[in-house]
Parts: sequence; C-alpha cells; structure tokens
Amino acid sequence: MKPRIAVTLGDPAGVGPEIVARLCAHAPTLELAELIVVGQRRLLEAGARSCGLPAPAVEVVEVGQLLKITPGLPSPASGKLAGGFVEKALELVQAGEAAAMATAPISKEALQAAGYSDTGHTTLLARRTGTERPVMMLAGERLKVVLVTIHKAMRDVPGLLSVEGIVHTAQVTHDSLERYWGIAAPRLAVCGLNPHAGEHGLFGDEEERIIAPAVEELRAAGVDAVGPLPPDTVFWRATRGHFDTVVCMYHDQGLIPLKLLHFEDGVNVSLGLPIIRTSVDHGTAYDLAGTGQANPASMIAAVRMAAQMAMAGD
Ligand SMILES: NC(=O)c1ccc[n+]([C@@H]2O[C@H](COP(=O)([O-])OP(=O)(O)OC[C@H]3O[C@@H](n4cnc5c(N)ncnc54)[C@H](O)[C@@H]3O)[C@@H](O)[C@H]2O)c1
Ligand SMILES: N[C@H](C(=O)O)[C@H](O)COP(=O)(O)O
Repeated sequence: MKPRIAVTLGDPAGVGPEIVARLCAHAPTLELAELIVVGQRRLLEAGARSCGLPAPAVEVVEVGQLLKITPGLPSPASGKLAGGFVEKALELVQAGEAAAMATAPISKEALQAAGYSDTGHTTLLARRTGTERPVMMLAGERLKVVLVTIHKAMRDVPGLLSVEGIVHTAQVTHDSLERYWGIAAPRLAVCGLNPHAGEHGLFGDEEERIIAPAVEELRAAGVDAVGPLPPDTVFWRATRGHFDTVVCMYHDQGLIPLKLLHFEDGVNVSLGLPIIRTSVDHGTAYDLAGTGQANPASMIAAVRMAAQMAMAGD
C-alpha cells in the first residue's frame, strides 16, 4: 500500500502553493505516495493557476481562516497560517492518519511575527513532540550533511559545541542511516571548526578540547566516525564516496556545500523526532511567488524521501 504523506502548503505568500500544485501533478510521485494537502484548497488552486495547471484533484485538510494573501508579501497572518498547517500535519501523523509529513517552506520571521517562539519547523516539531535535541540533515544523491548547531548566531557557535552534542548528533545520524537508508556501518566524517581543523592548536582549540574527544567516544561506542577533519576538503572527499554523511559544526559549514551541489533537489530531513518529517531545502522565494516559475524538484524529492522512509521504517 502507498504511504499517505501529509504535505503542508508552507507560507501562503511564498512559493509553497505553487510547488505543491506542481507536486500534485507529478504522476511518478503519485504512484509512490498518496498525498493529503494540509492548508486551504483556495490557496492550492491559486498556486495551480499561477502555474497554468488545472485545480488539483487531491484531498485537502482545511486549516485556518480564509484571509487575503498577496504573493511575495509575508505578514503575521501568513505566518500564522503556515504554523497552523505544520501543527495540523503533525497531528495527522501522530493520529496515524498519515505515515509522514513533508513541508513546503515557511518564513521564520513571519512565524515569529505570528507569535510562535520557534526558529522554524524543526524547533516547532521538537517542542510539540517533546524532543530535546532534533538533528537537521540535508540530503542529496552526492552529499549528506548533519548540523551540530542549527539556527545560531556565529558568535555563539563555539560556546555551544560540546562532546555530548556532537556525540548525540552523530549517533542519531548513524542510527537513522541504518534504519531509513539501509546503510550497514555508516561512515561519518566529523568536521573541525577552525581552518585546517586548527592545525594542532595553532588557530583554535575546539578540535582538541571538544571534537576529538567526541570522535573517540563515538568510536568506543562502535560508530565509524573519523575526525576532526579539515572542513575545506572533507566535502570533496564525501562526494568521492569516502563518507556517508558529514557531521558539521554549524549551519553554513554544511549547507553551503550542500546547496551548491543540490539546491534544486536536496531534501531537509528532521532526524531524532518520533515522526518522519522531510522538507524542501530552499526557502519561501518571495521574489518568485505568484509567477509559476519556482522549481518543484526539491518538494517532489522531499515527498519521495518521506515515502521511502515510511516504507523503510515499517
Ligand atoms: N524548509 C523551509 O521552511 C526553509 C528552508 C530554507 C529557508 N527558509 C526560509 O525562507 C525565507 C527566505 O529565505 P532565502 O531568501 O534565504 O532563501 P530562498 O531559498 O527563499 O531564496 C534564495 C534564492 O533562491 C531562489 N529559489 C528558492 N527556491 C526556488 C525554487 N524552488 N525554484 C527556483 N528558485 C528558487 C529564490 O528566488 C532566491 O533567488 C527565510 O525566512 C528562510 O528562513 C525556509
Ligand atoms: N536550515 C534550513 C535550510 O536552510 O534548508 C531551514 O532554514 C529550514 O529550517 P526548518 O526545517 O527548521 O524550517
């Protein structure tokens, strides 16, 4: 049986309704998954019109009030709807009405303007599921990265790194690669923080104080982790097949190489939650909203990955 995937519309002022409309018209994906769109039929149909598509024939779970939304103009109202769509999709998965959720992009700023304390889907879902430390993975065919710290100011990153945090991130990643990707004994590369991984304390000591002890602990627990490795070359090595995933110390360390290779078809996966959640790897693209030009490939990849994970996790 095809897994049912709850697909949110994202911030209605962004490209979400358009990429979801294109997803609903993507026959190969409809063969893999049964879609339940979580949002408003009116918004989905407006997205379809922008793309020159007929109204999608798909189940829609209606959420929130009907409001006037202008493509490209986010507001507290668009942020509130976006947050409501995510919460409803989570409820559907928790109730067993969907096997997984796949989310279209939201704006963190609009979400907070609507009164949410969260810095995105990941923290919202972690808060709502009582998950202390979710792990953000971004995945493409050639490269997978996970982040030890996520949406944090650069100046705070060194102080937020800990042996425990690195070990947790790598262990959750290891277990997920085995469970959902069927990789036996996943090989993890652990990045340094500083140029050339500090070059033995020449510039920065986080490698010796924090990252190397974390790698030792992981290896003692049977995880095939190596590092700290110089961040400027580790991604090139990973794309040559040396590692299954690169454990990165901060957001842009991992997401710059990932998006350079995979902006069009990469998937954001939340690991360590009690549910399966995938997402696009791009943002709301307000500059394109309403034009029908947004590329749906990442949304399609997110739904396909959610379906595969749901099948693998059964
Ligand atoms: N999964 C998510 O919910 C998610 C992911 C990333 C960013 N965001 C949020 O999105 C908002 C806007 O972020 P941003 O401007 O930094 O990045 P963005 O990804 O929205 O846009 C960056 C550039 O890429 C283009 N682009 C994005 N998606 C595209 C698509 N599908 N097809 C063609 N071109 C596309 C945009 O037009 C823009 O030029 C922020 O609030 C950010 O936090 C959300
Ligand atoms: N860091 C993610 C990215 O750039 O793709 C992103 O901002 C989405 O975050 P959430 O999945 O927490 O909304």
